[in-house]
Amino acid sequence: MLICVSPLSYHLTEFVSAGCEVKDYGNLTFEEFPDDEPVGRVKNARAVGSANQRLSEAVKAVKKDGHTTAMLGGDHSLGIGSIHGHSAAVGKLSVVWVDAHSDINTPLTSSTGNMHGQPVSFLLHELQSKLPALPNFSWLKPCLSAKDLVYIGLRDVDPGEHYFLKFLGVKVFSMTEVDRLGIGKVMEETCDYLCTRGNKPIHLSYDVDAIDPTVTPATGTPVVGGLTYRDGIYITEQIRHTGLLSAVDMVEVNPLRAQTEEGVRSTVSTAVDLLLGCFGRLREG
Ligand SMILES: N[C@](CCCC[B-](O)(O)O)(CCN1CCCCC1)C(=O)O
Ligand SMILES: [Mn+2]
Ligand SMILES: [Mn+2]
Ligand SMILES: [Mn+2]
Repeated sequence: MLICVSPLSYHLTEFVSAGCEVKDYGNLTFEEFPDDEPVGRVKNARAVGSANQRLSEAVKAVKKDGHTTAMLGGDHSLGIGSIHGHSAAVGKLSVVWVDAHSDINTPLTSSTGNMHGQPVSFLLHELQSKLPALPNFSWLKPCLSAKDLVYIGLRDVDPGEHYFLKFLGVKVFSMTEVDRLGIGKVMEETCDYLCTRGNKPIHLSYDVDAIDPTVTPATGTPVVGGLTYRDGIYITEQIRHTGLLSAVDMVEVNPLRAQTEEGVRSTVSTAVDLLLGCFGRLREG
């Protein structure tokens, strides 16, 4: 199911030829907020809150149809509505957040005010007391426990985020752990951990900037020292293999941020390949 307009949605045929039963629920239209003045330091709060409420309703409806949902973005702030709607349909879930960044700033710890660096804080039960009221966010209720969250690929974490990750005991495989253990062991430990947490439905929220920017340069906040293409694909194959994958976000693809056409091509094709790995394409054939 495709919700958010993205260059990726022009690659639907690749999913069909890979044997996926694809149902395109079309593009959501979002209300415009021309005077969306910052609230404190938070930028575009009204637009992000309103869009994510629409997204949450759409994801809940599609999950009720029994589909695995795929959100193609677009900004990682869509994780708010995507995960909220998923949880509204299936109840408790686990989240595997693959990203160079932990996106767990609150409006009070964010130094940029950009909401793509904050989605996780809005979803966690444990951080509710840290969130100020924002316009168009009154619909949002926390739906994720910190112990049901696993990060892979972190390498650019802000001080406030680092405090939350440590204080809440969130499971983190940063690029240091990827280098030390290798992606095979990281995924083994990730799946074992999710098993100890009761094998809940998995929401995979995949930020293409987790992959090294030599492979996915067309993205908003590239950070050197990322996952190889192969590591990135292996993650999707192993999550698929659990049989628990219930929703996937593929986000932060932004053709406007690449310097060359080849950079756009490489980023989009990598994102498509990651999604195909989520939906069963195997490199062995
Ligand atoms: N943590 C950042 C980046 C968020 C990236 C969002 B994602 O993962 O969806 O792409 C960066 C803050 N950073 C602080 C130091 C100066 C540079 C920016 C933020 O803006 O909060
Ligand atoms: Mn973004
Ligand atoms: Mn992100
Ligand atoms: Mn990121």
